[in-house]
Amino acid sequence: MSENPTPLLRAEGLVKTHYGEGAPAHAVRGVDLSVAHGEFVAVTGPSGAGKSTLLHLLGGLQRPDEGSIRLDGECTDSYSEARWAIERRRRIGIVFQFFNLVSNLSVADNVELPALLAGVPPKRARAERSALLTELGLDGKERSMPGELSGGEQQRVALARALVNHPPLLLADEPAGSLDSRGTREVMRLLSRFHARGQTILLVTHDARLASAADRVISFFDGRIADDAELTGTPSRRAGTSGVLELRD
Ligand SMILES: Nc1ncnc2c1ncn2[C@@H]1O[C@H](COP(=O)(O)OP(=O)(O)OP(=O)(O)O)[C@@H](O)[C@H]1O
Repeated sequence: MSENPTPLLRAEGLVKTHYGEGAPAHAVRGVDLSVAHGEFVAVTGPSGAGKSTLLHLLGGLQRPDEGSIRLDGECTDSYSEARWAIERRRRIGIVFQFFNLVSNLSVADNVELPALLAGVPPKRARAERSALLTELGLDGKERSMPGELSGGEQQRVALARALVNHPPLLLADEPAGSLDSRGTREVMRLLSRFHARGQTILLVTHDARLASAADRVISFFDGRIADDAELTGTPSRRAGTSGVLELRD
């Protein structure tokens, strides 16, 4: 873990209620949370607990009704939508359960897009894309369209896209939620590998076995943090001898 004493992410008093057709859903009911540079934090809990809403708040995809969020010490309360979009390009990579790739862009273009939007010169964007796709085992897929890839491959493209600008923070919302066990193992192994190199990760998952890849697990229940525990031992030991095994390389 980094020695930088300022948390990379600090949320205080977050509250979010969704107003839909039926009764209001009190998704996040008062959350205080700090994530240090270099931490791998899993937020786990049952369906409907409010995990995705929390992740959306932390990434500026939704606005809290109450509370505030600091990114590396900087208060985001007055950020406009446009400013959040810029910050997400530079400082927060996000991967989702259903990849959210641009279906009519090639793999290469999907990965380069956030770099180009962030003003990275095309030559450097190409080099970053190429290095990441190699790292993620996707050499030879540059010209493929997302629909031509397996779910696991699409999620690796989404991971490359999320990391192309070297954001300090990676948010992952059920990144293995639509993958088979092989794809799940791949994605979790990659998250662990990037974390080992210093990537700060906040992973939302309902799967306690996947959460065991993290070094800290927050149990979320009914919009609140019910437990917040540092894990000890190696992730593969914690995962036991069945299920998602040997998450680390
Ligand atoms: N856009 C929305 N409009 C209305 N209600 C919503 C909206 N998004 C979430 N909710 C409700 O807020 C609550 C928390 O949902 P959320 O998706 O954050 O939980 P979750 O823990 O991520 O669940 P899951 O594991 O099933 O994805 C649920 O009751 C959900 O139905």
